[in-house]
Amino acid sequence: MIIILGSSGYIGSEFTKMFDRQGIEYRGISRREVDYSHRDSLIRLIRETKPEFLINAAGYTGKPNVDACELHKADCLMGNAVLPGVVREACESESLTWGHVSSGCIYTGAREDGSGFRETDPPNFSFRTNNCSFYSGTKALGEEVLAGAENCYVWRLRIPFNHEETPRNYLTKLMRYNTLLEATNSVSQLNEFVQACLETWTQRVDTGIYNITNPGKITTRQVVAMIQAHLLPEKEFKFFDDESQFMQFAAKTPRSNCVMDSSKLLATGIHLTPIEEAIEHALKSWTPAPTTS
Ligand SMILES: NC(=O)C1=CN([C@@H]2O[C@H](COP(=O)(O)OP(=O)(O)OC[C@H]3O[C@@H](n4cnc5c(N)ncnc54)[C@H](OP(=O)(O)O)[C@@H]3O)[C@@H](O)[C@H]2O)C=CC1
Ligand SMILES: Cc1cn([C@H]2C[C@H](O)[C@@H](COP(=O)(O)OP(=O)(O)O[C@H]3O[C@@H](C)C(=O)[C@@H](O)[C@H]3O)O2)c(=O)[nH]c1=O
Repeated sequence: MIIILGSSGYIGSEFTKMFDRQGIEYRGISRREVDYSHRDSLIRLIRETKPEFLINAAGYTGKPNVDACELHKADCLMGNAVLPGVVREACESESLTWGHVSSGCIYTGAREDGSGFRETDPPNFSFRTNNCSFYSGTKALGEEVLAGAENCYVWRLRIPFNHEETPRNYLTKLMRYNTLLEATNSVSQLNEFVQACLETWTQRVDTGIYNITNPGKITTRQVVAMIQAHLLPEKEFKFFDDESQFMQFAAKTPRSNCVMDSSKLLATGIHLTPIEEAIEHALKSWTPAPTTS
């Protein structure tokens, strides 16, 4: 039995859909039911439920995007930096193995040779490097809080997408934003991400940090060309001249655009589809949002 915190959210609900499909027993927990941000409540829940594994898919992301974190700093700090420490204390006290959904947003750019950041690279988009969004700063703090944690997987997700037209899906965002920022990124196919997270535990791979991004990197223009080829041949996409124009007209805080290296995960034998293939597959099986009349 698996406990999942934050099961009401975008990422948490993708975990529960996978558990439903695969007949895996779980208990999805919302703060409305059990205030898991308090250590003693969480310990009580663990003792009552006796799970074999716990997933922390809770956190504060800001809606519609990370700009909102600049206005809700207390919630953001609580959800992303304090909560992981509370979950760590509870799981360590009960000797429970668990996984935490972190983010690749703690990096910007790529390594000097152009390759992706590895799990051993220190974050370079954080409060310590003093160049980050409030969201990214809190996610990097969350990882600091988990340094040396026992029996803990830290799964780094990055700009999720899949075939479903939902507002949080990266592909939907690119189709809906008026003007786009050209950038190079590694991204995570969401269904593959949750499957890979589960497998780190079911296959008993070593605990620790894993970059769970589809192998490779892609530019916004490459994704747009694929959207035009598969879905919107008539649509003309507009681009900002540069990042300063993006900051002037569309954003309140800088974005992390970065390249990640997922070879540590791939070396365990857990599969992730190469990035272009994963995006192409999502576009070929694109499922539009239901229309409201
Ligand atoms: N979406 C994305 O693009 C990415 C997300 N992530 C990480 O994945 C995790 C989940 O994100 P996502 O599912 O998108 O977020 P959502 O906002 O969709 O869901 C998060 C859930 O966390 C719970 N929660 C617990 N504490 C807080 C708090 N202080 N503020 C707000 N919500 C809280 C809420 O559930 P309830 O109140 O029901 O308990 C909420 O539904 C986060 O840690 C995020 O940083 C990482 C990379 C990319
Ligand atoms: C606002 C905006 C963004 N973009 C680009 C910037 C970026 O490359 C991409 C997504 O930007 P958004 O602002 O929508 O998303 P953002 O909130 O930055 O997304 C991030 O959310 C958090 C939770 C994470 O952890 C990240 O991995 C990532 O998914 O779209 C545009 O091209 N035009 C726009 O008008």
